[in-house]
Amino acid sequence: MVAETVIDIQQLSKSYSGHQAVDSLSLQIRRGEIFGLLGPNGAGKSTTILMLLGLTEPDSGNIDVLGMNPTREPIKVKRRVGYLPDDIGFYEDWTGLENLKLTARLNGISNKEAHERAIRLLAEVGLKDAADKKAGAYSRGMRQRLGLADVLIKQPEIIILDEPTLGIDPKGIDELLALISNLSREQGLTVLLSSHQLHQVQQICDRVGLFVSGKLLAEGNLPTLSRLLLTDTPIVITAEMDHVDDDLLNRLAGIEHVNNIQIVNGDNEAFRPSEGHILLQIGCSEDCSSAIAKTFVELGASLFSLQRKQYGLDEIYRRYFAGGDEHGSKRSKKAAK
Ligand SMILES: Nc1ncnc2c1ncn2[C@@H]1O[C@H](COP(=O)(O)OP(=O)(O)OP(=O)(O)O)[C@@H](O)[C@H]1O
Repeated sequence: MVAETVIDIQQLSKSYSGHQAVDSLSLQIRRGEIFGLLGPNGAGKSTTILMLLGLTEPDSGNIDVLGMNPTREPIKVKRRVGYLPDDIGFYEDWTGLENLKLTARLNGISNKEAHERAIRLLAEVGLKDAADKKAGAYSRGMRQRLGLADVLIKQPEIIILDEPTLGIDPKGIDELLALISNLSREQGLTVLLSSHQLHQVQQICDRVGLFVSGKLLAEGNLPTLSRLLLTDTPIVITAEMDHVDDDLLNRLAGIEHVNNIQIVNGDNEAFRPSEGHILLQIGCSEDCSSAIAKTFVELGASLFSLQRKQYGLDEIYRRYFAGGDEHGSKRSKKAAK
């Protein structure tokens, strides 16, 4: 069963002094999803978030958040949607527990309930032992955990996190991402995570939207993005051998779905072959590794390894935005034929 749509954005646009910050954005997000808003600085992610929360008004288009219009009903939206900005403010002289209880009370939660929820959440985000420590003495990672607890205390259905891992060390990042992922899985929470950290988004998001210059370039899960953005070669098969000849290259190039073949030089860090070996990088539109393996066997090629590689999000992003990752000599299918 397909989960209900909790955020529905249609043809949303917003400009600042003639500069188009968000341009005809359409996007649907389903309940329980972890959706990544990914894009470089200035791509329009924060502006989109602000419009979702009713904190800034769109020039045109429609937004529906849990059946509400954020521009007309910002308070109602705020009640059911939690927002963690990239640097949340706390009362620095107050303890983590006191800060959480204050947020709870501001959200109309009784004292008793506020205390119980705060204690439970502090434990959930791994701050049980720091509950009575002043927020001003928390590390950046601890502040973000406290921020997460602060967002969750009103029991929202959707949480929006703007660059939640900024300034946290790698271990802290992994822990925070795991926490967000568990919360979503266990409580069916919908999570919108804005980031320009590709591998982080890749680590926990079910789907990703790639933003650039206010436009949503593509959205989907990793295989979908691979198909959309790397239409010619979303799959790369690497073969390590001690020599290649034209006969082999021609036969490989003739296989259906093989779109290009590169003989990789030793200076390619990512695919460096062993000393004395040659690496072939075979770009395919669909997985045709069995036909490739069969060709090697038929020609009696001395093969040391054969690996299938699906592009990761960072490679998709790099290849797409940087305009290619060509290394070594490239042999197009046409040329090889
Ligand atoms: N209040 C504002 N006034 C004028 N221009 C703005 C304002 N807010 C954003 N912009 C511009 O709109 C564009 C989109 O900015 P936005 O902050 O939404 O991007 P972003 O993807 O969130 O980037 P970042 O990760 O750096 O926050 C940028 O060119 C930015 O300079």
